[in-house]
Amino acid sequence: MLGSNATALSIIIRLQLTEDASYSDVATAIGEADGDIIAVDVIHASKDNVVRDITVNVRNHEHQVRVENSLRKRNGIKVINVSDRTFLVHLGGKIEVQAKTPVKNRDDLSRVYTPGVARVCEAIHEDPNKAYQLTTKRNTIAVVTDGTAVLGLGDIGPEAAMPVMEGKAMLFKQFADVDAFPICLNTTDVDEIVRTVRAIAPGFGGINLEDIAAPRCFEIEEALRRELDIPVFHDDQHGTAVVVLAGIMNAIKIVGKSMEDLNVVVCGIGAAGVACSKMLLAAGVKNIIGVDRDGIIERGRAYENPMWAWYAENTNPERRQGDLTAAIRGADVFIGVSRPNVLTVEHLKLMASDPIVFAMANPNPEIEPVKAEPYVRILATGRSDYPNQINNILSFPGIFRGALDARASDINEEMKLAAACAIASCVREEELNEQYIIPSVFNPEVVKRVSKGVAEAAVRTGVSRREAVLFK
Ligand SMILES: NC(=O)c1ccc[n+]([C@@H]2O[C@H](COP(=O)([O-])OP(=O)(O)OC[C@H]3O[C@@H](n4cnc5c(N)ncnc54)[C@H](O)[C@@H]3O)[C@@H](O)[C@H]2O)c1
Ligand SMILES: O=C(O)C[C@H](O)C(=O)O
Ligand SMILES: [Mg+2]
Repeated sequence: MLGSNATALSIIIRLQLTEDASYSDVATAIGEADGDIIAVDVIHASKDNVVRDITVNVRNHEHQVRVENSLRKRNGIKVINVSDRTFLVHLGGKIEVQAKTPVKNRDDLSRVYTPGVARVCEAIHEDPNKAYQLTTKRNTIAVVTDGTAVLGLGDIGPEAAMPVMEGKAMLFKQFADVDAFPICLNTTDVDEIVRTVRAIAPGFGGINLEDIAAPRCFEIEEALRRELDIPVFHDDQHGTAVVVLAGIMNAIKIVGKSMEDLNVVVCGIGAAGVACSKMLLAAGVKNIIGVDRDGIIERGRAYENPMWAWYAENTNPERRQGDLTAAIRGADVFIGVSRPNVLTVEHLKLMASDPIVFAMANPNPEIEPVKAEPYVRILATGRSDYPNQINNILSFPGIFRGALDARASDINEEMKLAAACAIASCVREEELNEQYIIPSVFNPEVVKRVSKGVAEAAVRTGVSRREAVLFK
């Protein structure tokens, strides 16, 4: 099994050396800690102090700390900063805006800008639909967050959410050629978020809501879907649910079970948990038990959270009560969209034969894969360093590609179902096995099939405003 600890890290250590220390002290300190120096740069030099960047290969984070400590112990050496390659790729952010045509002279200038641009503005003023032909609207979406449920890190605020939103924008571009802008809002007020997104909507062909905590995410999405004529899609709900359904479709082929007979436990009844449950119910699953931090969502109990009230009426037909242990007894499938380390080996031992476990909390799953593996038939996580990556990255690029191609006004249930079937179909029957239930995110068929399925479903269900898409 792969593990991130096995990966060598290349770190850059910025040091300040006073006259008490020389480069050879640095080399010795790093050598004593078994670090491997790859490159040395001088950043600043004066008579009594030199600043150098030393690039060092280390085995893992613990080894990195050992190298740092060895340097810190030496007289005359001050460690100013340590960056690893992950931090380095984030320097200055991960995306930029590029012009499609150069502006080389006054003639160019008068076309792309004033006075030429004015005629284009007037044309759009006369017919606002022309924004789709004459601006970036047709290929551009906003990735909007309030930073309240960033990965499994929780409410870390809008600035800290930026790296994830930039990452989503990168993936939209690379995988589906969709231009996406990260928009991180400094408010968690439902009405203010709705007002703000409504106000910026004219420039966008779609809105991808991201990492907004439940239950506010449900209200925000519902209001925006009602009010806007462009698709609004909460990725953590539907992007995840689509990939989970695709994974379950393929997993049950391996274990020979049917949707109707599955006993499913969903852990974490937030954005992702509710959407996964709804999609599985729509696909024919009858017995789902939801568990959140206070235990099972009980049928018939009154909940203040309107989504939990809905959940209590539509799941848990056996009326189970108690904690995860009570829920998981006899379960065929565990779907984790909660927090790290909530699932134990003892829980796994209570499951039915051939357990299917999707432990999808990011960045650390509900159970460490190496612990779970001996006790499950099929294991999937949200991470890219293990087999079976169940991550919404498999769905959101293709879903928006298809929706934009169809100039859809919405992303509806049929479009999501088409996306799930398209993802599942990328693994051929003869390829299917326990370690391969879901295609790689790098499989080019995924976006192709998902976008086609989604665009066709948009036309079929009457939400497309561009039927020619079918003849592409
Ligand atoms: N792999 C993927 O594609 C993917 C997609 C979406 C979300 N996720 C992960 O799923 C998790 C939840 O995301 P979300 O957007 O639904 O967040 P959310 O904040 O809307 O929901 C999280 C839910 O988990 C519950 N929870 C917390 N601790 C728990 C515990 N010990 N036991 C049971 N429930 C507990 C919370 O009360 C909340 O209801 C995060 O870790 C996120 O990274 C993964
Ligand atoms: O960002 C991811 O990797 C998946 C998902 O959107 C999450 O919030 O965890
Ligand atoms: Mg997310």
